[in-house]
Amino acid sequence: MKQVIIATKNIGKAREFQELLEKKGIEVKSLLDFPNCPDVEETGSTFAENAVLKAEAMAHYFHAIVIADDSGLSIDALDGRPGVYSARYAGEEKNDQKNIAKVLEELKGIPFEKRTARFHCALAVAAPGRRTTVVEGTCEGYITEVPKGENGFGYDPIFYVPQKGKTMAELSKEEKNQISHRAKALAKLEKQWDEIINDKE
Ligand SMILES: O=c1nc[nH]c2c1ncn2[C@H]1C[C@H](O)[C@@H](COP(=O)(O)OP(=O)(O)OP(=O)(O)O)O1
Ligand SMILES: [Mg+2]
Repeated sequence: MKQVIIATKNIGKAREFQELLEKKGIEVKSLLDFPNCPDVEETGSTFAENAVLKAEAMAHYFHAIVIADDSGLSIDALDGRPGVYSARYAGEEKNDQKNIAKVLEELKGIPFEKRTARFHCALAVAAPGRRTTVVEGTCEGYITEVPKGENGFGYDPIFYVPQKGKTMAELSKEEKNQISHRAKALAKLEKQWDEIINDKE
């Protein structure tokens, strides 16, 4: 089976890539399969910059072609926060519940129609001797007043998807993968699949 390394330590993301790519007959490895691999500091000011940092560091480490995902939630009423700080919004421990609580607290009193937000996903593809490429996908929605749903990860329980009439965490993984920022970005990599999977120019 063809294999691809996704440079993430986030189990929720890794599972989504597994689901999205196994349909294509591709086996997904993540950094959770390589417990000794180094951490990469996300010092960029955009999702794209951070995705490139992670992809290039891990391509160098593995001497292989690697895809990295940098993603997050951007809320209009909060001037785009938590943005690139989404994972560590309520502290370095990266706790989803605390991040959600912080967002809900900051949005207290703001009516539904002003709670517009979007998920962003930047995917970078890197390999030694290869020019790094980046693609992006977004998904539009609203921040709810209370968390709802058990599926997904991260901010999914407070992200309402108008076209589905549910929060992202109430969607099945198949439904999320039809509309998500990650699925949209991944679709844009389709043209590069041959190269990515066969690791050739
Ligand atoms: O589909 C999603 N549904 C809900 N929340 C999401 C989603 N996609 C990203 N998010 C949130 C989770 C985390 O708070 C941040 C990603 O931060 P980000 O740095 O890209 O990932 P991470 O640190 O968890 O793992 P890693 O850097 O190893 O890939 O955005
Ligand atoms: Mg991260």
